[in-house]
Amino acid sequence: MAVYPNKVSIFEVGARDGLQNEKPVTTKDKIVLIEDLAAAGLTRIEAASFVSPKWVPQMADSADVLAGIARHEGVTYSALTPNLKGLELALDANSDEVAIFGAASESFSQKNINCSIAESIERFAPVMELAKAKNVPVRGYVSCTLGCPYEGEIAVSEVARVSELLYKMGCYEISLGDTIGVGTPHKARKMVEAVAEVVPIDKLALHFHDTYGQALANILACLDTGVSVIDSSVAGLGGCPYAKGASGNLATEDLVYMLHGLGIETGIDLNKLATAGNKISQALGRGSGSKVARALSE
Ligand SMILES: CC(C)(COP(=O)([O-])OP(=O)([O-])OC[C@H]1O[C@@H](n2cnc3c(N)ncnc32)[C@H](O)[C@@H]1OP(=O)([O-])[O-])[C@@H](O)C(=O)NCCC(=O)NCCSC(=O)C[C@@](C)(O)CC(=O)[O-]
Repeated sequence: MAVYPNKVSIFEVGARDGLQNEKPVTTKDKIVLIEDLAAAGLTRIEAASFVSPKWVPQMADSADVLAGIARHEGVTYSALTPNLKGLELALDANSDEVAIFGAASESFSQKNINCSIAESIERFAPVMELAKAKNVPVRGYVSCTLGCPYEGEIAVSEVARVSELLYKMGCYEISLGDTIGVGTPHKARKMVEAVAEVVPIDKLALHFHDTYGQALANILACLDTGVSVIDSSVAGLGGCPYAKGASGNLATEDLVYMLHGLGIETGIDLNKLATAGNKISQALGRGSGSKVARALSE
């Protein structure tokens, strides 16, 4: 019988990973969403992204979003920072923590951040240095851990190599992204086990998109490896602008429903969460991408 953790920490990415790939919503809509998420019990909220506004216009108001939210005690508000410029903007905006993002695929790295994997590591070095000097924790993302939109299969050894590099640079946690949601349970588990040989399992997070409807199954397949941090996106918002066809992350509501059903604590109020997801979906002019939220609304 599988042994699952008693508690899972959910890292909510809807306001960033989600909204970066939806039609634009107002800054006010984003602020309301982030405050609703905190009120629902989320304590780790990715709220902003300091990337080029030419590349991702949906995130251009990130500083205003961070300035506009009423910060809840005990909640960490984080931001993506691909380079030193991004980190400086994130520090000015009082991000509690930041994230660098690399890839296990050369082609995806080029398309997403306009440089090779090796160049990205060079670019991240001064980010790590300044963040350390300012005492700001840095999370590391690795994209394409279960497949790449340009290269197809990605070797797990490459996923492990890039994860280890980011971890050794000082990232406190490595989030393993199935960017285009192509993974299946055994493959996902093998990938996590391979990375866990070089990065401690309690420093890993799962970040699975739900394009092929496999995200919950993949998470369940990995949950007894010792991993206990999972990224998800309220209402299943989003996708990835540099991965055609990628749908959003797994919906947080669906994840919470499964975890609670397994007797795993999350600290999240599912009804409040679903309400938050329904509200932002309305602002987007569509229904929630969460099956659980839809079922609860009936
Ligand atoms: C990384 C760069 C900036 C390189 O882009 P570049 O063109 O190579 O950079 P550059 O240094 O030559 O600068 C070009 C212009 O961008 C500006 N610039 C430069 N840096 C910044 C910054 N930080 N903030 C604001 N502006 C910036 C810079 O000032 C300049 O402005 P210009 O002189 O042309 O007016 C670009 O490729 C970029 O912004 N990419 C963003 C890609 C992105 O956001 N992708 C989505 C997030 S990753 C993701 O979703 C996956 C993840 C994390 O969720 C995990 C998963 O699911 O796999």
